[in-house]
Amino acid sequence: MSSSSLPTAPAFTARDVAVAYDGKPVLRDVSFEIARGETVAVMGPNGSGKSTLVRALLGVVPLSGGQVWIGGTPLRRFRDWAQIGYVPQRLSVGGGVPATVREIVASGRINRRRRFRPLTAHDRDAVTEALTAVGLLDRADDSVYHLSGGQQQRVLIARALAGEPDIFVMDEPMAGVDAANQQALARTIESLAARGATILLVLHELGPLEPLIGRALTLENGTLVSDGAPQHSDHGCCSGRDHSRTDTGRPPPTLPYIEVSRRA
Ligand SMILES: Nc1ncnc2c1ncn2[C@@H]1O[C@H](COP(=O)(O)OP(=O)(O)OP(=O)(O)O)[C@@H](O)[C@H]1O
Repeated sequence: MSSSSLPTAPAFTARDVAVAYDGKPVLRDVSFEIARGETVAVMGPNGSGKSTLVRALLGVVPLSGGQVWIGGTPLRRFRDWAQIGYVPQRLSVGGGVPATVREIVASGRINRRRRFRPLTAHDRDAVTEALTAVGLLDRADDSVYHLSGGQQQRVLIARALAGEPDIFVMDEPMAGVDAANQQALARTIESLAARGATILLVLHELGPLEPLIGRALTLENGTLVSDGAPQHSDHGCCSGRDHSRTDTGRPPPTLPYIEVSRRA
């Protein structure tokens, strides 16, 4: 366990967290703890502040109020980023610089490696294992720009896996991923949970992750309106609250197959 976190401290503690963009509040008075080893979903309607919350927990956006601790260390003093695997909502490989799938995934090792040293055998094994887990080993040498949106999403997940972190923060990891690969990713996430990882996921619906999610933090208009078991509809499907993108009153069993091109 790293020197900058306490083994028994919660993975995340948020107390009265507030965030404002350009002076406009988007999160208010959000407080919760996530214990080590928990798997927790952040749910809520579009624009309710889900991504902002996970970004605030990682210091990607500044707090306008309140405090965050990671593993018991105040966020401003937290340095052990190798502990954390962050899967953002979309890939940004600055400026259209050509990068292969393998290079992007290997960048997930950056906090584990000694500076300016070549990849070790263990680094290479971790990258191969991560690519295998997301089913992209055969695309390892392709440019990420030649992948579909859903495949790029899987590259981001592989990058986080390659870093072998204890804590995963995934912002809509299933978005744009086809149903078969959602099932495969759900199995990967399940095995991470089984080996004791802490997993915080922004989700629009539980879909194939339903059996894994015992707790959902539900946001509405930037405030935490519920923290507990995800709500089950009469149809047996699960969601946080009324955040479905469908107009049928209940979410579909899996996300639709949307291959949104993110090519440069
Ligand atoms: N960088 C930004 N600058 C200004 N406003 C922002 C920025 N990012 C998000 N917002 C606004 O903050 C609010 C919360 O956005 P956020 O992306 O956190 O919501 P969300 O619940 O994750 O939404 P979605 O489900 O659509 O991804 C929205 O009103 C959004 O327009």
